[in-house]
Amino acid sequence: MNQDQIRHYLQMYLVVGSVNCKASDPITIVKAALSGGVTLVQFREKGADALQGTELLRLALQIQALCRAEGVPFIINDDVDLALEIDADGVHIGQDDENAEAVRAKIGDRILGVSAHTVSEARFAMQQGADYLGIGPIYPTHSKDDAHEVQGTAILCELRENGIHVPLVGIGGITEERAAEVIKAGADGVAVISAITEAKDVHETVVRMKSKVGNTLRER
Ligand SMILES: C=C1C=NC(C(F)(F)F)=NC1=N
Ligand SMILES: [Mg+2]
Repeated sequence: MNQDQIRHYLQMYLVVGSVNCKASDPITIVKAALSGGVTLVQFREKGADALQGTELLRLALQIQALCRAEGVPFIINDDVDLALEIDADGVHIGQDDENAEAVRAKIGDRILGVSAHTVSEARFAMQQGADYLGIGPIYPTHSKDDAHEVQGTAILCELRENGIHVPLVGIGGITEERAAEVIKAGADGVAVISAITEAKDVHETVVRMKSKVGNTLRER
């Protein structure tokens, strides 16, 4: 997939799993987020009481169907086999998952996202065929219990200053108020978990955050 298409998808990127959906259920949240205009959805079912087996498969298929109906790509976190089993649009893997080259061989030209925390990890992931990099945590996050140390937006500037010009999305504690500075620092979009899944009004939060991202991208 070409880089401009990937950059478009990264603008307003929802990362969701049942564990992050406390106020409401995942389907209600994904429907509202899609109506608000999210441009990419990642199914990330991790943590203490994460779903397993057929329950996990059923939820993945339900969210995939909602995304398909809206023409929004649907990506699976970590679980490459599940992604292939349901023909998801791509996968997102971390540094502790299967290496990107091996995953690229399995998924063909589906979307491949890789987490990176340093310039060298970023360079290596791109050489291995990643379509985009997930960079963070930019701010303190409570959505991920094994998060790396908080990096601030400086990591985004550092990557761009070191010639990493591939599609980048920031993740970690990103709220509506912080979205613009993540884009100003060089990200092509924002990946968001609890600011959306725990929002009082999911639809409005996505609408507002997406317009701030879009306006800031145009000003850059
Ligand atoms: C650990 C992760 C890091 N980054 C991303 C994203 F921003 F969406 F690319 N997703 C993850 N699951
Ligand atoms: Mg992982």
